[in-house]
Amino acid sequence: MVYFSSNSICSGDDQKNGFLKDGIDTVNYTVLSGRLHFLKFETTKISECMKFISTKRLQEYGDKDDEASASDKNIIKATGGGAFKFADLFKEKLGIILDKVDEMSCLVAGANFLLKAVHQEAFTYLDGQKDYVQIDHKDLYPYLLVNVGSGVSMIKVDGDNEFERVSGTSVGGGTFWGLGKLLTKCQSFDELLELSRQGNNRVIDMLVGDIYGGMDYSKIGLTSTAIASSFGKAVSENKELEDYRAEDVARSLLRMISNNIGQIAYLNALRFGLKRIFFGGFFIRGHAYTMDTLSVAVNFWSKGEAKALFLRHEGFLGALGAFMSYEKKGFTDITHQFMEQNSSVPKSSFCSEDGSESSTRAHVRDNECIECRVQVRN
Ligand SMILES: Nc1ncnc2c1ncn2[C@@H]1O[C@H](COP(=O)(O)OP(=O)(O)O)[C@@H](O)[C@H]1O
Ligand SMILES: CC(C)(COP(=O)(O)O)[C@@H](O)C(=O)NCCC(=O)O
Repeated sequence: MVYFSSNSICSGDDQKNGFLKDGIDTVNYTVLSGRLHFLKFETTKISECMKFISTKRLQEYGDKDDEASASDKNIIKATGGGAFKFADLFKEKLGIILDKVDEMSCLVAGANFLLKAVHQEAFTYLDGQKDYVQIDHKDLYPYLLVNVGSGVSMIKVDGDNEFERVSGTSVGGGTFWGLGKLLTKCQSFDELLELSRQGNNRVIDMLVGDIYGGMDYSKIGLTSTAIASSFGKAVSENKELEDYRAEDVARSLLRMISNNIGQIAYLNALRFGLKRIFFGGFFIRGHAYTMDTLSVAVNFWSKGEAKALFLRHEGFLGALGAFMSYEKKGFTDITHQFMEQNSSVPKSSFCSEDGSESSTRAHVRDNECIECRVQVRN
């Protein structure tokens, strides 16, 4: 969920700054300064999401449809499968109409916005080293956006609204969570992630060295510690699932799925000559091992030609893109002005709900927000 809360209003007449794209020289506007909030709710806990909306009375600040009946007045933009699955629930419980916006369009709009407007959004992560990457707006396109949610979409992005979903795979975040649950009896994703942090994939994965007597297979560029076969050791060892540590299973599973995604992403980047691959989606969660595995996979297969990059607001691309799609209701100015306004801001400060500044960490904490200013044409 993404929502904006304004904390002050200042107005002014701006005659000539050519700020608005539609070419009107003179424009009177109101600038709202406030915060863009980012919150996540698991699908299984959609009731908590609705309770939050109701408590904050956010449904009263959606778009209004004057022609609609009283109960249908509040229109909230929504994207992804949930916009279809929960449409009736939101209408019945909160009187909200979910205005469905295409998921791929939202992912791209959200990624483009963050990469242009937010300071220290993108970063590389390899061998435990996180380095923020400054994106030159003039050199942003083209890139490959890999969104790892339940499944994986791979989108070639050529411009603000120019993109093509070029590939995908059903081996994604839901695979890690689903298989992880079955194999380790974990009851939450965070528990599974914590397990994977502590595990050793070499207990279960068959390594090149296990096959080549501890030697590298250097002729084809494989070291002895490279994985030859994920979960391959379980074939020859006379052990049952219970004989393996859940941590090691979780680690091997995470490695296998992340490696696979990294390799398919690289192959699509190669196919279109793309040098930058931005990974989004909540599967990543800023998890060091996941990011390192994706980075190693892209680096290894591209021989250093392509680069894996990550986003601080990785899981909010779709929701942010939906937020920005209020254009049909005359909110284009807010979005574009916000983008231009914000892009001129050297740095967006990240704040927690109580307004305290937070350091820019690798992953957005729940309800972390971005101080921002948006401009509304009166
Ligand atoms: N707290 C969590 N609960 C469940 N899944 C989570 C959680 N945090 C991260 N994940 C991972 O994120 C995936 C869903 O990612 P998300 O970007 O929300 O995609 P979707 O569009 O499919 O909802 C899950 O399949 C799981 O791998
Ligand atoms: C269908 C989806 C776009 C839905 O997005 P999600 O909710 O997984 O983020 C995604 O799950 C996906 O692209 N799955 C892979 C389909 C394929 O094999 O290309």
